[in-house]
Amino acid sequence: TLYERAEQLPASTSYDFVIVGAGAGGTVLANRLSEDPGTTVLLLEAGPSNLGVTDAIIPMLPQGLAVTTYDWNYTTTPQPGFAGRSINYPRGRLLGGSTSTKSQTPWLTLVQATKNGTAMQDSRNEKFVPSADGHKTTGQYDPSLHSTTGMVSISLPGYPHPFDSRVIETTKELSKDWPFNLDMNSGHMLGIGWPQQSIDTSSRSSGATAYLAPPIHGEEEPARPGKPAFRSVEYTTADIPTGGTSTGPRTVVSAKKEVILAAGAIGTAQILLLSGIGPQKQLSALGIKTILNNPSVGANLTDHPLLSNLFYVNSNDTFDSITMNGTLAAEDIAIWNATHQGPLVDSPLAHLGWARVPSNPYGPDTTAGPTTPHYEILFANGFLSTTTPLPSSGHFMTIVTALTAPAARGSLTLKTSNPFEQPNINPNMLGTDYDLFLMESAVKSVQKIAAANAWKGYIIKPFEDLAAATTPAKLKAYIQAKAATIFHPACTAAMSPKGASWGVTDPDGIVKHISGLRIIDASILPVIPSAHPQAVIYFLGERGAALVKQKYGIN
Ligand SMILES: Cc1cc2nc3c(=O)[nH]c(=O)nc-3n(C[C@H](O)[C@H](O)[C@H](O)COP(=O)(O)OP(=O)(O)OC[C@H]3O[C@@H](n4cnc5c(N)ncnc54)[C@H](O)[C@@H]3O)c2cc1C
Repeated sequence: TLYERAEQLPASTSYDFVIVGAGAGGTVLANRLSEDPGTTVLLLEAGPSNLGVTDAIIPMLPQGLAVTTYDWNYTTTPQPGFAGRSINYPRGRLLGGSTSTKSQTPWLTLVQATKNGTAMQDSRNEKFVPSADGHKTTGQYDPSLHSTTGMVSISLPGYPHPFDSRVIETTKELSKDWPFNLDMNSGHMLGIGWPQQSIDTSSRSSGATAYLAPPIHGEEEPARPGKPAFRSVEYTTADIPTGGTSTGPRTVVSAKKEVILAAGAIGTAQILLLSGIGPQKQLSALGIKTILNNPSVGANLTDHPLLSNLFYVNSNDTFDSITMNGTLAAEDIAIWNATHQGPLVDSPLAHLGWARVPSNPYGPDTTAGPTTPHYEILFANGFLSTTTPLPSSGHFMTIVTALTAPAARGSLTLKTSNPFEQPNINPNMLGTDYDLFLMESAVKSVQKIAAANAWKGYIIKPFEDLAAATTPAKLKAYIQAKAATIFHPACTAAMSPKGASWGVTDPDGIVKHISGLRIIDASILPVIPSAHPQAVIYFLGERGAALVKQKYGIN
């Protein structure tokens, strides 16, 4: 049942589980734990419902949800690796969390974690469905690696385009560096292949559409002696501007079994710190009483830096026509509404590829092994950037480069004890020479791709900033001036082995030295995945739900 105002909630203020945050982790948990009709679950989400939010439904729209009421509108601290720039740091603030949001960046590629070359597709999570145009997908993925019975719909692009054949041609011409990869979810990620996207044939598939679509429908765990117990959550429904304070009514709800935090890498760390779980020095300085002194909370923030490499092209068949022309965009929306076909059925992302640097002069390798990448590239048939303003006319292509195994670690700390104030978010982007070296290598590889015969007669010239990157110093300046984020913050409440003196949770997500509190979201990843993290968090949700059910004997 969906309640949009606190007054609508039934009188009971006690539930078996109170889950905070309805993103990738929280939606899975809420769904799985409420499968048992005898278990009561309250899922608290700060943002509004996803229902009817067009930008959360249509895969490609000119306007994204970034910097809207559906976004937390965070900003980072000045980033030394970005020449001192602060950047926008979008995070979804609606049912589905960041799985429901979209900006003008590649969207929701489901690249799944693999181990020892064995694909780890989860039949509870993945549901492969036909593409929007129903085309034959032989040779575009390996169906034997995929499930068709799970919750999140995944499909291949459904609006083929001549641009695609140039990408495939590139894999033949540059087969040593960029071989064709039939299925990057096979355990061997390297190479270029077709994107598998969380799109339900022609509409987005999010945590909300997949796990909350059906209506959401014991014994109390005793507090362990000597451990502080966290059993209640306080919330307000007042609409509070960032940095404001709430004078509105506050409600306290309690969990008979567990409070489960799933507020994401930013939200969860902030809630822990505000609740007195974190570095004592930081908390005392802000007048917050320390319940558990744990310096690992907020440490280790990790993200994937991204750079949009732009080119002028000799074509008028790019998605720039939609992004620059409101009339055409309206026509395409009408086509999508009427037929669920047309250019809006896909994300802006045409293909993606993964690669390693052959060697690096900066010490230990940061990847999981020889089949995992240092960086990725994403092909887009149009102008795609969060740091360079969209020109008013012209046609473009973008080859995005993003680091998948950065060495830099950042931090999240509180500015004040006001829960409605943004925290200090420092992902420390490109904060090491090694990371800068990886990005430089990625851009050089893009320059090689752009010079290949496959793009002859199509690419006219690189866009101004990239064109100016002609010396090592200018390349560095270009990267530092234009890089941003691919929106994958993680690791702010990292798990560690049971009994370890560092880390925030045990491997089952239970917060160390605290009773009744568990975390299931991107914050508990010990290391950022060398992939897009959405699928990993869904799996974490499935695994977390199974562990909770096992512990309490829930069906
Ligand atoms: C613009 C954008 C594009 C992305 N593209 C991709 C992609 O292409 N592929 C991919 O794999 N991943 C992508 N990601 C990343 C992916 O969405 C996240 O890694 C994933 O959703 C993280 O799951 P989570 O459960 O940790 O957090 P989230 O999904 O962010 O969910 C956290 C939820 O908690 C809520 N919340 C936070 N604080 C509070 C509070 N105090 N009280 C109540 N509720 C709270 C938030 O509103 C949100 O709904 C993208 C992210 C963004 C923002």
